[in-house]
Amino acid sequence: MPFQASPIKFGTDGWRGVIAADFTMERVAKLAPLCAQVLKEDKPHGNLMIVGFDRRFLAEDFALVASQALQEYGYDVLLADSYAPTPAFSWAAKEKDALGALVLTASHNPAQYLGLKVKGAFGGSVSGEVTSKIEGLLDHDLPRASQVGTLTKFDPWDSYTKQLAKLVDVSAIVGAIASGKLDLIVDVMHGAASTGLSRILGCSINEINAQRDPLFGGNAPEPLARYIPELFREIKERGKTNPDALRVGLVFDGDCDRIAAVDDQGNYCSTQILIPILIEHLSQNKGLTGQIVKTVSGSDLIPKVAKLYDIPLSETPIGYKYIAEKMLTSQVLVGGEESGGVGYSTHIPERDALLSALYVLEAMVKFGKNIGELYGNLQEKTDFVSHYDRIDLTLASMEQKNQLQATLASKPLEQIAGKKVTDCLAIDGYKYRLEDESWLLIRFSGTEPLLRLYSEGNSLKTVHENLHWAKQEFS
Ligand SMILES: O=P(O)(O)OC[C@H]1O[C@H](O)[C@H](O)[C@@H](O)[C@@H]1O
Repeated sequence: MPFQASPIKFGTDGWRGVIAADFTMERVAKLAPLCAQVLKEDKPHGNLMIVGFDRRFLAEDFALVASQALQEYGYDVLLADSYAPTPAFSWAAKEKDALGALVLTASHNPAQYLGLKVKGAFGGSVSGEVTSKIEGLLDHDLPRASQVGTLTKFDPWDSYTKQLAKLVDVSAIVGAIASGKLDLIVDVMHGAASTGLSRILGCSINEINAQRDPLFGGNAPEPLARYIPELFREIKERGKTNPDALRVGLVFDGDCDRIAAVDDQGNYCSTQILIPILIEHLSQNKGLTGQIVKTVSGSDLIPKVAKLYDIPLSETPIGYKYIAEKMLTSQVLVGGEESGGVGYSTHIPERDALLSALYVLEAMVKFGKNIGELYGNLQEKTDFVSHYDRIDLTLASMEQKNQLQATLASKPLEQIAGKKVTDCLAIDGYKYRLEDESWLLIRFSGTEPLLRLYSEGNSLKTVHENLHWAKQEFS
């Protein structure tokens, strides 16, 4: 069969496609003005669009094509003069009072992908309603403007880094680094986080994988344990030379909206571990208020810590846009996802990995403790032991996906790994609670052809039994 590009479809965040096959200059030129047209419905008098990009192959060239297409249709464009984190462009959309921002990035996807994220004037991901409207316009030809818009370059880091610096105690963090009390190493995964922390803190920061590499060293720029061997190695080595310092390794995804960490003992800490610590720090040390918003895959420790500090909590499907919706109508202390995205009402309704990094560092300095110890203390205070893991299964075909979907919908599971199912929540995938108080979530990815299996329990053995069972059952 001759080659056919996949149709343009917006997923969990933006449209993603394989470069040259699906993601082409022609399609980006077509799509950019359609996005602006739909964004303009909410801001009829506006005319300004922000265009940004990450460090992927040809990302800046695609950004120029998008900008020129916007100009043709009469929009004025502020085009970034360098790569920057996606949240910097969300911030720019809000701060510069634009219609919104288009960001050329495929986030954490492998190297062959590029994508287009659409951010609204409020400074966050647009809703599914907006992306459906954009998709609905794909067959329409828009009338060209009588007057071409302007194109101006701007520095996407400047106002963004100044804003983040206002939200934390920069001098306490810098003082701890300068005196050797805090040992920090950052893995930027060849992505858009590079130089971010040093710009905000105004001091030099040890970065690994800092050079641009559009192949991401052969891996996906996703902050998962299996992709960060150098960070584990570095943390171990540094522990030998300065054992008494507080120590942490931070890692960011390709467009710097996701974070994870490695603690002083070399343990991988996903946001399942960081979110409870952030809740404690922001509410107890900084006296900030607001509800907690978690997605269905979030750790049970999150509601336990919320209860400990008498903070209200709500739960959403996976996808930061659902958390952002809550942030638009209520004060949110921490809104976070298992996959690394965490945001705060102190800033914009968007996950922001650099702000999360700053809050983690501030928590360590203010408590004077390492992440592992802070996490252990929270488990003690809530009398709850949590172990967590996730595996992703590659789906062979659309057919396999449809079959699995039909099986899961028609035959609710009664037993998992020999244990009775006590409850099933189906707000996004199927989350089964089991008689031993562990849970297993079975869910199809909205961004990649993957079946994700998530599990939490009171021992790693239980978690792996659940995951192993599901893997056997659904491979
Ligand atoms: O649907 P998945 O592949 O699991 O991806 C889930 C993630 O997709 C995008 O990156 C969204 O912006 C995130 O908010 C979400 O967590």
